[in-house]
Amino acid sequence: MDYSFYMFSSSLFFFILTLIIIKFRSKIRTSNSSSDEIRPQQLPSPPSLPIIGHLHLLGSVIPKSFQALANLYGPLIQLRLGASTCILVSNAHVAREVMKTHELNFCYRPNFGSSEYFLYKGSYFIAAPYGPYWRFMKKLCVTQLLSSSQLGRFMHVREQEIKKLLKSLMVCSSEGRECDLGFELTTLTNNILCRMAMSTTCFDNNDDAVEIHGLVKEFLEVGAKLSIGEVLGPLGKFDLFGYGKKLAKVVAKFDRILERIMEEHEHDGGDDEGETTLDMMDILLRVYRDPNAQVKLTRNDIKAFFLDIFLAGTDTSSVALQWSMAEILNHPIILNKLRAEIAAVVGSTRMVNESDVPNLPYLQAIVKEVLRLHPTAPFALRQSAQDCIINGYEVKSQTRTLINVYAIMRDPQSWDNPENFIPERFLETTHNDIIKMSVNDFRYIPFGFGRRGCPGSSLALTVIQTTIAALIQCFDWKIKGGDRVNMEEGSSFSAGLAKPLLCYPILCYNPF
Ligand code: HEM
Repeated sequence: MDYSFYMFSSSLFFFILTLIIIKFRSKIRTSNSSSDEIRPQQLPSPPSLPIIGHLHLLGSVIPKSFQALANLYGPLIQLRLGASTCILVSNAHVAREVMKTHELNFCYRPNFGSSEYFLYKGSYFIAAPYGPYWRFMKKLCVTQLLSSSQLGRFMHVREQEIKKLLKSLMVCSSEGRECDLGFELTTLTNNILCRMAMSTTCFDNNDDAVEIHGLVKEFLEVGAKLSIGEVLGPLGKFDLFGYGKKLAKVVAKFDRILERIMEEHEHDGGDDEGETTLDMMDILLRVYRDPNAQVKLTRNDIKAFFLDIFLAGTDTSSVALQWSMAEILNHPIILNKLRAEIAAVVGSTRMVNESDVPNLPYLQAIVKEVLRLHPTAPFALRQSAQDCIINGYEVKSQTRTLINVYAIMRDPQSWDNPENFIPERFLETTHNDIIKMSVNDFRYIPFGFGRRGCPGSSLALTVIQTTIAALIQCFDWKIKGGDRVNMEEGSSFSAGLAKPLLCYPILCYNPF
């Protein structure tokens, strides 16, 4: 047999083999789609290494690394990160199955080993299992603590804080000095949340808000390092690097501040001053004292709730504001269009405010598009309670489930030009009205979905939209060190910019 005949026959063999495999696979696929419930398959998973599992496949920007894995292995895969196993959901179809079809089964959050160092063990709301305590707290959030009437009562606080931000930027402007927008915007979101939560702020001489933010930042940093213990499995329990003790110290400091603020509230009897002045602490203390409350809240429950909302609400909102400014500054046409919209609706004699936002559809579209491209909570973390079938695969009870919101909102199957910043995609072509996306549209889920969805979304959107409008109405902007903001993504928990956002604000409208 000569060589060319050998090549031909082996090629023919592989050609026939490939045809058989394709045929066989498509048969499996057809049979799966018709009998998902009967013959569940094992979840697909990339090839892994001993001990470290899939850790070597991850880069510094985790949502992006997971998106790349999903592109290769599918929208539902299993990953092993050292000793920790999870499943990864990466498209709208599978997200719907997890968050809607099997909503109650996935209404739980994973419990991380590091929680044993938490002073408020058993009190955390975000990590609480789906049960009476979580249901009670969620109802309180929706009907009182973060309700639209409570947000309305604190509108003056948000206005004052935005004005304070503008004044600080005006000082930079008059001195021709650069400002670190990240720092300024985090101060803003932290002050707003502190004042709405417990009427405390770094306004004047009160340093509580500054200290609280420092502790929350430290908590996130040390907590992230401690979560490496998850990857170490049983070894994690030994707290080899001392992060557990550090975390305990941070929470103890937070506890002392909160206990003092709580006592001040009890002493002042804020409760008696009427509904209009009640902050979140007053409302929670009222429930704490209520002998008929459905769930008896403890002092730790209250303090843990505040730690939760500072962790969930400060950096997420600030980072979304930074991405908004970065995208707007890199797109001068969009900036000019936004400024023209504000001028047309607000005029040139007063400052834009919250009540203008419903009349500013382009502003709303910009913020929507920012949260699509740069979701500041890139994963929704859930856990299953029982075995179930998702997308034809068997998912066991207690499975940690990461819904990659970042990948879902950049999925080319769902979005045209998904990597480009195009606010117009959220505007109706005829009247330029904002397109209201259905809550059941799983292509767009920056705030998660359903019972476990984000209760702070209205507050976050209000703050982001009004602040962006004020920053664009009052200032021209020059980027430090070039014409474009560096859009590299960082590795932080809230998926912020890799480099600080340094700009020169140039005053173009003085609202004072
Ligand atoms: C741009 C800002 C924000 C983004 C992108 C964001 C996003 C998210 C996401 C994706 C979740 C998980 C949802 C799920 O599992 O389905 C979540 C949960 C949560 N968020 Fe937000 N959030 C933001 C701001 C806030 C603010 C301002 C607060 C409070 C003042 C807040 C409080 C919470 C709480 C308490 C939870 C846990 C809810 C539960 O487990 O039932 N968030 N958020």
